[in-house]
Amino acid sequence: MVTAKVWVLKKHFQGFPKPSDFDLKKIELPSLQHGELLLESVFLSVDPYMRPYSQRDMKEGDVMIGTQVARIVESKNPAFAVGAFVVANSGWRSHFISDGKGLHLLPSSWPESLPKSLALGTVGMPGLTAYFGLFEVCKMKPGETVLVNAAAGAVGSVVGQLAKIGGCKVVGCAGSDDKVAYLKKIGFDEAFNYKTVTSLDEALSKASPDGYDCFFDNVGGEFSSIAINHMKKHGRIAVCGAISQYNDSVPQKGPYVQIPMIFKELRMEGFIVSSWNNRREEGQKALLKWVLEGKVKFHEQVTEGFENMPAAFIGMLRGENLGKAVVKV
Ligand SMILES: NC(=O)C1=CN([C@@H]2O[C@H](COP(=O)(O)OP(=O)(O)OC[C@H]3O[C@@H](n4cnc5c(N)ncnc54)[C@H](OP(=O)(O)O)[C@@H]3O)[C@@H](O)[C@H]2O)C=CC1
Ligand SMILES: CCCCC/C=C\CC(=O)/C=C/C=C/C=C/[C@@H](O)CCCC(=O)O
Repeated sequence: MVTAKVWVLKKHFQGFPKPSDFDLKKIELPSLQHGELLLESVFLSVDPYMRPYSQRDMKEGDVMIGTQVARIVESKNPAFAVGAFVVANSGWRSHFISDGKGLHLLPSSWPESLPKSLALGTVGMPGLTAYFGLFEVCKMKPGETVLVNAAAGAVGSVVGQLAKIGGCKVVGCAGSDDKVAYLKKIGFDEAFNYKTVTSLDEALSKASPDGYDCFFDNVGGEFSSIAINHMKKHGRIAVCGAISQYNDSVPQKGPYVQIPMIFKELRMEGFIVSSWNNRREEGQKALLKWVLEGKVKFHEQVTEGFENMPAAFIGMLRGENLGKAVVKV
């Protein structure tokens, strides 16, 4: 008999999530039926979407949503061998039983030297978000100027590096001087701390006096309202996330986008990475290749211990992560 630890949503978040909104429980797992496998989480992901999606999709008492890299410890399913690693979407659980549906085996070409946690970050969902958002939504072209916010995070750090690979000038902003230094180190042409600049308008003009062709928006809110005025004619905005708004109890008011969109003939498109699930393999293969060639660098903010899942999640929402926030069990 295996006892799984799980984190449940005790109380729907009101404003910023608090440790007391979560409860750690124990569940006895039954023995395996034919076709099933037992897995143990090795790394778990904490992601911004958990905040708005919990509100929309979960009820109090549900196990927190989320993905993990997990090791198969027992298998009664011939398609999955004991010892193999998969990416699963099984929520905040230390152990779980699966029938194999929806599990993604780590690519067979995954090198021993590479942390398996990258399958939750640069070579996983966030990296794929950068890949499809930049190439398919922004339709970035060589020679263009790309702006990205939350640039030192899981998605943003990949966006900037892919834009450099694609022959663009890249401007990023982030919420600390250490993050800004990191952006310069990984090849961003310009970077600034949006929390300390005296004027966002001036910082955006200074970083690219001619404006921006592409804006990969992870943040929304005030930053985006200002950035839209810095777009070039026929610019493209990929609306990827709106983390500045996820914890709002009262929706923010405009400014509204219509006037700059008309004057500059902009295209603005929201997207969800799972729309490209049918091209997941292509994206992962490209990202893995660039990582192995050293063209895409990565950093991970690793929190130790399953018991620290809520702290890691809250820390990520507060901006305490450089690169991808993960929990190592
Ligand atoms: N559309 C899609 O399919 C997907 C969308 N996303 C979205 O992409 C965005 C980035 O996700 P991800 O890379 O995983 O997360 P990150 O690794 O970037 O972590 C979140 C970061 O957001 C920044 N942040 C937090 N609050 C604010 C705020 N009020 N204003 C500005 N920045 C803030 C912090 O960085 P800082 O120190 O710079 O403030 C923090 O580190 C999110 O909005 C997420 O929802 C992610 C995956 C898929
Ligand atoms: C309800 C309001 C929504 C507002 C926008 C919120 C968030 C955008 C965002 O961050 C979306 C992220 C989507 C992630 C999807 C992940 C799953 O498909 C799990 C993927 C598992 C994997 O294959 O790695």
